[in-house]
Amino acid sequence: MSTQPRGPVDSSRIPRYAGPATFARLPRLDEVGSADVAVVGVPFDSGVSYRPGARFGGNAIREASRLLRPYNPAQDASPFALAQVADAGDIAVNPFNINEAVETVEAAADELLGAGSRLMTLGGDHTIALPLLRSVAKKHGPVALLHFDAHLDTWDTYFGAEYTHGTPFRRAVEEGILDTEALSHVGTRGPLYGKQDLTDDAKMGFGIVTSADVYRRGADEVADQLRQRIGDRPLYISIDIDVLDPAHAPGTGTPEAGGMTSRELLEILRGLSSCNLVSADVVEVAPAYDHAEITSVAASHTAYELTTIMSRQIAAAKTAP
Ligand SMILES: N=C(N)NCCCC(=O)O
Ligand SMILES: [Zn+2]
Ligand SMILES: [Zn+2]
Repeated sequence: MSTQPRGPVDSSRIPRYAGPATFARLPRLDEVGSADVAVVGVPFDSGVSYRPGARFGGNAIREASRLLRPYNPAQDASPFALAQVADAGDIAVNPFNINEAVETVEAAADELLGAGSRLMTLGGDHTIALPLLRSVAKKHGPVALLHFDAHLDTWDTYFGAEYTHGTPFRRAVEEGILDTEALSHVGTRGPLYGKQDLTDDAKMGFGIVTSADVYRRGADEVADQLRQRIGDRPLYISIDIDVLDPAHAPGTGTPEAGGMTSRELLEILRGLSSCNLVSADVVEVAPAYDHAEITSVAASHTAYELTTIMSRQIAAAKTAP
């Protein structure tokens, strides 16, 4: 893009609580025409196994993101000046037909990626990671996956259903859209259905950094290890906000005690700033269970770090010889 990116509304001139919410007070996609990073909401939670409500997650994150500021000191970057980041609104998905919803998300992602954007998706439940990965793999081939979650989400089916929030990554492995040399779960914890869950997961190629590992080894060491595993592969990061402890993210559908702090999550992401992040999602924010926007603030900062990584990559690619 030859012109300067259009950035967020200036919160020192127009109060940050005024006007309709877009992510980080950025322009809408239709206001700028095209975007290097498209922030898109997926109001869908028909794939959940416990508490519903993540369909409201995207808009709660947008509301909480009013407080973000344009310079990110942790990555020494102004993400919205380095690249055009815009809010593409919501994908209108069928709440009564999961298969159709999955197809709709894939088609919408195809359109945005086809127009040259990287995606920063605000969920929605974790079901939506599958169609997003399908779309990303069409563009980049099988991608490395970094999956932050309390849960494995590699279970086979629930009630006979293939597309649920507990099964997207098994489907993705079956479909060959992931680079099985570089698959990691981070932050897992809590009871499973059986030990076989772990055996199956390892067979699919996943490495695991548990929540307790993060606590014991620290964010820097974990980020170093992940970076080495990922190398320069195209990377997709999927963040289920329940990776955070319920103290840091009470507003989610399947909370598990003993989770990471938001500081640990943000620090690990900052440690991945040199990775070729092609798209990302933040899912499972269920505002009805939230208090004082604790969860949606954490999610908005998480999406901000992810957006910063993408913007830095885009700017670096533009200036490369
Ligand atoms: N993806 C999320 N958040 N949860 C999966 C939970 C699967 C279960 O109910 O056993
Ligand atoms: Zn989860
Ligand atoms: Zn999940």
